[in-house]
Amino acid sequence: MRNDDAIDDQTTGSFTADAWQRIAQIREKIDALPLLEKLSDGSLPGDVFRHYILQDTLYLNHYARCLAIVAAKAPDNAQVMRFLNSAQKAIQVEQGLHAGILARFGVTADDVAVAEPSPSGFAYTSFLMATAYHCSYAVALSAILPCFWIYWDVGEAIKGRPAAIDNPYQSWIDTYGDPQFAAGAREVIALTDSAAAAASPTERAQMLDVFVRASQYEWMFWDSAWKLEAWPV
Ligand SMILES: Cc1ncc(CO)c(N)n1
Ligand SMILES: Cc1ncsc1CCO
Repeated sequence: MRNDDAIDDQTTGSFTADAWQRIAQIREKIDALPLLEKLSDGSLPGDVFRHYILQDTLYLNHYARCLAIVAAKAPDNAQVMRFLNSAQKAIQVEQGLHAGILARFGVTADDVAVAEPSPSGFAYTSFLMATAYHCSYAVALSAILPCFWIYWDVGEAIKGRPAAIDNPYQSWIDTYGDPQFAAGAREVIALTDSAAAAASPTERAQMLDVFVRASQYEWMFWDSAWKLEAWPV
C-alpha cells in the first residue's frame, strides 16, 4: 500500500512503523468507507458532505488549539515553531477551504457559531484536548499524529483514482492530496519517532494507546457524518 512504501524507506522498525501496522485493520475500514468512495467520484450526497464539513470545522477549531498546546510542551524552539505553524495552517484551512464550501451550502458564520458537535466529533475533540493538556509531549504528539497521517493517506488514495470531471469536492481532495500536506505529515512522523526513542517503555505504551484511539475516532468521524449522526436525546 501507498504509505507502507514510504514507511519502509524511512522508518522500518520505528515506533511509527509499528503503530501504523497496528492500525492496519482500521485503515482498511477507512479505505472501504462509502463516504470516501463517493467523495472521490463526486457522487456524495450534499447533505452528508455539509454535515461532515460543518463538524470538521468544529473539529479543526479544537485541533488547532491542541497543536498550540503541543507547541507549548515542545522541547526546543524548532518544534515549538513547527506546531505553531501547523496550528496556524489548521485555522487557515478552517477559514479558507471550509468557509468556501460552507458558503456554497448556504451555511453562514452564525450557523457555525451555534452548531452543536456530533457525539463522535465531541468525543474525538474531548479526547484530543484532554490528552494534549494532561499528557507528556511525546504522548500528546502521538495522539495528534493520526489526524495528519490518515488524511495524507486518504488524500493519496483518492489522487490515485481516476479524477471525476467537475467533482464538487475537488477543493477538499486538492487540500489533502497536496504534497505540502504530505511533507507536513512526514515531519510529524519523524518528530514522533524522535520523541518515542527518548521515551520510557511505559510512555511508549501510552503513545501507542492514544495513537490507536485517535485512529478509531478518525473512522468514527467519517462514519458519523455518513449517518448524519446527532444526539439521541
Ligand atoms: C477529523 C479530521 N481528522 C483529520 C483532519 C486532517 O486535518 C481533519 N480535517 N479532520
Ligand atoms: C493537520 C491539518 N489539517 C488541516 S491543516 C493541518 C495542519 C497542517 O500543517
